[in-house]
Amino acid sequence: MNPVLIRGGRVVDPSQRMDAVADVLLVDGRVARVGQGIDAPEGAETIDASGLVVTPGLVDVHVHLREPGQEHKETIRTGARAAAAGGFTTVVAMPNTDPPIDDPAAVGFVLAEGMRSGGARVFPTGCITMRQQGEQLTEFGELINAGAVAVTDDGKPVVSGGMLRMALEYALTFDLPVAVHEEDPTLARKGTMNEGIVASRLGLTGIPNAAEDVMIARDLVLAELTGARLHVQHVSTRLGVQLIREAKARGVRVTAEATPHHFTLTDAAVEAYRTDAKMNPPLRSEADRDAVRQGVRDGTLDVIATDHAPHHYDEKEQAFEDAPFGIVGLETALGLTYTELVATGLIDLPTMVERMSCAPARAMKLDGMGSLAEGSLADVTIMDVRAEWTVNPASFLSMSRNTPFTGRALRCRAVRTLVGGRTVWRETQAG
Ligand SMILES: NC(=O)N[C@@H](CC(=O)O)C(=O)O
Ligand SMILES: [Zn+2]
Ligand SMILES: [Zn+2]
Repeated sequence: MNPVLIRGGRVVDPSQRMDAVADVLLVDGRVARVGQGIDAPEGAETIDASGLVVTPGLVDVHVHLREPGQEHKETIRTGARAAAAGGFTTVVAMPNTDPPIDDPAAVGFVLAEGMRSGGARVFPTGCITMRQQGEQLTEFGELINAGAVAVTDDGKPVVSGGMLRMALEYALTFDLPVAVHEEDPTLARKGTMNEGIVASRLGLTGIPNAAEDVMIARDLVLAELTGARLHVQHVSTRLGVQLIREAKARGVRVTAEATPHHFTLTDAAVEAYRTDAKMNPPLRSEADRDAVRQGVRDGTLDVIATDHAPHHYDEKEQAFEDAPFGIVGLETALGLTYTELVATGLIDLPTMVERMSCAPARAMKLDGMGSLAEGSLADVTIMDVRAEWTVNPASFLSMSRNTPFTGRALRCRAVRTLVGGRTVWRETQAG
């Protein structure tokens, strides 16, 4: 593979506290040098990045790739390519497939398919409990040896506190992150949207904030008790953010996600029974949305993750109560984050890169990712922060189109994505 020289871009790399116009030289799949006026080595491909922003490749630690079992929604290949189109060089795949990823062979399958995808790198996770049934722990050591970077029962909570305590203690022996979907099913009942005035008007059963809050509180206590690494997924509530903030202040080892939809929308988006605004946890109140934004700003929510949850058109066409939870996110996350948080002045560009690349790589202990320091993997996102575009699901590389952001005007998009020094996505003139 020829060396690649990315010339004259604004290099934003919070891992080195760097924000300056510079060149980036990639050799043999690694970052060889970052600096001013680097000469192109023999045979190098040169990319003109003047006027563009060059960052360590974006990392999404929460995506659903649906393979095996639901390949009509997404495959590992299409998901990894959609990720690359969204500027992501690495994604972490959730194990709630059919069957769930709960043994080393299944983990190995996801890893191998990811390597063949020609898109973003794909790192598997394994279930916390066999078949995600909450009764028997999986073999964490074997899952790790097969390539799992974390364990999670995402899609479902770990209902038993005793079971999660055991999982955390077991995970601690490997320093393995345990990612949790926070929902008390006895409080969420059969709810389909946020509990509140919109749900009352629509006649839909609500999911109260408390369903999430009590589980976040419980799991922070258990993380403190065990000393294990807890990763709280898709935080949507005001109190949830506050509990995590306080736990971090006490020194609990916790990382936490904010999704673009939870910091952008409220449950008002569900009006008219729009199933493309149905997800779990649900869109909540303005106070909750604002708290999620503040959490991203102050780093309580250190990771922005999409929870990319593709579903087929026919399934989302059902009555609101029957439609599945979840929306796609890989191809809108960068634009939404820039438009909602950076363009509004809430956070600056380096903080965006920190939350979308450096921090997620650290949370999942992804070596060589989330940084352009010399010797890091040559995973690079080149973005045009001035680009103005409109969300058009028909142009998604994802197999699914279930997004509440259709027609939304956004700023900033990835124009080129490199993984290991190889261009895996490039915006064409026509696109
Ligand atoms: N977020 C969702 O609404 N849906 C996810 C499951 C999950 O992340 O809990 C899915 O797998 O479809
Ligand atoms: Zn979840
Ligand atoms: Zn999820």
